[in-house]
Amino acid sequence: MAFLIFLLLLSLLFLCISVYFIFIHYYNSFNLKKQGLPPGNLGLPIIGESLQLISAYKTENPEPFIDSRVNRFGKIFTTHVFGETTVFSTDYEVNRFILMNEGKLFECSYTSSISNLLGRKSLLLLKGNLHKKMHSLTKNFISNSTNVRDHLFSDINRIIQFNLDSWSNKVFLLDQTKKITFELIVKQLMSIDPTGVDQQWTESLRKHYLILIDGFFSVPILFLFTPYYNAIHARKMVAEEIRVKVRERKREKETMMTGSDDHDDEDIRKEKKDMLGMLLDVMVGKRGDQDHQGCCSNNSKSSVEINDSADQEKKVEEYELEDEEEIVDFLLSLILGGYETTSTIMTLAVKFLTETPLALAKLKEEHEQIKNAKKEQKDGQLEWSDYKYNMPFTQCVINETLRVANIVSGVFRRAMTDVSIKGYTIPKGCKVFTSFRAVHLNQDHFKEATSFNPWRWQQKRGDTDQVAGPSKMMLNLFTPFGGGPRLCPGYELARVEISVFLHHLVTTFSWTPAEEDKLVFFPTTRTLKRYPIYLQRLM
Ligand code: HEM
Repeated sequence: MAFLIFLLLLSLLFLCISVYFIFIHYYNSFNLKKQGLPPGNLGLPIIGESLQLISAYKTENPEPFIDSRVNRFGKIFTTHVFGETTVFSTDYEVNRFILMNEGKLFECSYTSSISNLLGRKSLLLLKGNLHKKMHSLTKNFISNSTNVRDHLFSDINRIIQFNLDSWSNKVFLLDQTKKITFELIVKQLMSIDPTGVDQQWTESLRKHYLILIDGFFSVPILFLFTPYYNAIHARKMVAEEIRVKVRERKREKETMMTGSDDHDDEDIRKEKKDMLGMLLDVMVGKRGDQDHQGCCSNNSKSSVEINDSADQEKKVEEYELEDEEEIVDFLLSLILGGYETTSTIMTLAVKFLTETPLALAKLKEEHEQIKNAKKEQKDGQLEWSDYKYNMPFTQCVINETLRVANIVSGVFRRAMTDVSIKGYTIPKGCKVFTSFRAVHLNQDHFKEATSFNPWRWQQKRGDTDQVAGPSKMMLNLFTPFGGGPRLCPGYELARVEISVFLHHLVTTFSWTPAEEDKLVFFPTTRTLKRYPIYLQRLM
C-alpha cells in the first residue's frame, strides 16, 4: 500500500513538472515579443519544431521549412529545435554580425555528447587566445598559398592520380572521393603515405572514422552497441592509432635534435613538413619558454606571436598543448573537418555537371587545354600555377556547387550576453542559427537561385567581352566556409583538392550515372545511393 501511494505521489509530481514545463513553453511561445525575441513559433513542448525541420531536410527540397517561416515572421524568426529555443537568421548582415562577433557577443557551443566525440582540444572547441593561436597555426599550414604550392600540391596530384588509376568501370563516387580526401588529409597532417606501406593503416583508420562520424548523428545513449557507444569506442581506437604515430614522430624528432647518427633511415633524418611537426614544435617552443624563463624566448617555429599581458598568458598556459593527448585531439578533429566536406563537394560537383552538359563541356575544354600544354613539358605533371592561373571556369563550378549544395547549411552560436540586433533582443544564453543556405538560395540575391549555373560567377567587364570575377556583393553573400574568427582554415586546400580531382576526372574518363540518385540534407548533405557511375577510360 505504502508503495502504491509512493508511486501515486511520484506520478503526481511528474505530472505537475510536465504541466509546469508545458505552461512555460506555451507562455514563452505567446510572449516572444515581450521578451524582445523575433516573432516565431516554438511548436510542441520539448520537441518544438524539430520533426518538421528533420522531415524537410530529409527531402531534396528543404526550402519550405525556412521559406514559410520567413514569409510569416520575417528574415529573423524564433523557433524551438533540438531541445532549445533558437533564433534563425536568414539575413546576411545579421549572419555576418554574429560570425564576426565570435568570442565577444556570441560563441560556438556544442552538447557534451558532441564534445566527447570531438575531444577537449579540438579546434572547434577551443576558445579565446588559444583558439586564435591554433586557428592561425592551422590556417598557415593548410591554406597558406606558399605552403600548398611548395609542400602539399605535388602529393595532392599524386594521390588523386593514384586513386583514379585504380578505378574499375563502375564506382560509387561518394565512397571513392571519401577515400581520396581521407588519404590526403592523413598525408598532409602526419606524412603517412597511402600509396605505400601505410595503405592498410590508413584504410583501417578510415573505417573507425566512419563509425565515429555516425555518432555525431545518433541519440547519445551509452548502452552497449548503440551507435553512440560504438562511436565513443571508435574514437578511442582512432586516438590510440594517432597516439602511436605521435610517439614515433617524437622519437624521430628527439633523435634529430640530439644529433644521434644511429639511424640509417633517410626519412628520419629529413624533417617532415607537416601539421604534426608544427604541433610538436609548439610543444618544444613552449617547453623552451619554460626552461628559459627570463631569457629571450626562441619560439619562432610556431610562427605565431602572442603579445598578451601576463594575466592572459597565464590563461593561455592553462590550455596550452601540454602533452601528446592534446595533439591527438587536435589532429583527430582536423581530419574530421577536412574529410566529409571536401569529398561531398567533389561528388556533387560531378552530379551537377552531369546534369548540366554545357557546363561539363566547358570544364572539359579548360582541362584539355591544360593537359595539351603539359604534353610539351618535360615531366608533364599538373602544377600549382595551373590551378592558380588556368582554371577560372573550374573555380566557378566549385563556387556554384558550394552555393547550391550548402554542405554546411549554417552554424549554431550562443549569445554570451543580451544582444540587440535589428530591433530585437537575443537574451544571454539563447541559441542562434546563421543560415547560409537561406542566403545562398534567396532569389533576391541570386537569380534563379536553385539552378546550377557556374557562369553566374563570371561577370562581363562593362560593354566588353572580357570576363571578370564575381562582384563584391556576391562575395559578401557567399559564406560556404563561414566567417570571422572561425572561418574554415581549410578553405584554400579544399579548393585545390577539388580542382585537381576534376582535372584528372574529366581528362581521364567519361561517365554516366548508373542509377537515379537523390540529394538529401539530413543528417548530412549526401546522395542517398553514394552516386554510382559507369566509367569509360578516354584514349
Ligand atoms: C568544401 C570543403 C569545406 C567546407 C564547405 C567547410 C566549411 C566549414 C565551415 C562553414 C566552418 C565554420 C564552422 C563554424 O563557424 O562553426 C568550418 C570550420 C572548420 N573547418 Fe572547414 N570546410 C571545408 C573543408 C575543410 C578542410 C579541407 C579542412 C581541414 C583540413 C577543414 C577544417 C576545418 C576546421 C578545423 C574548422 C574549425 C575552425 C574553428 O573552429 O576555428 N575544413 N569549415
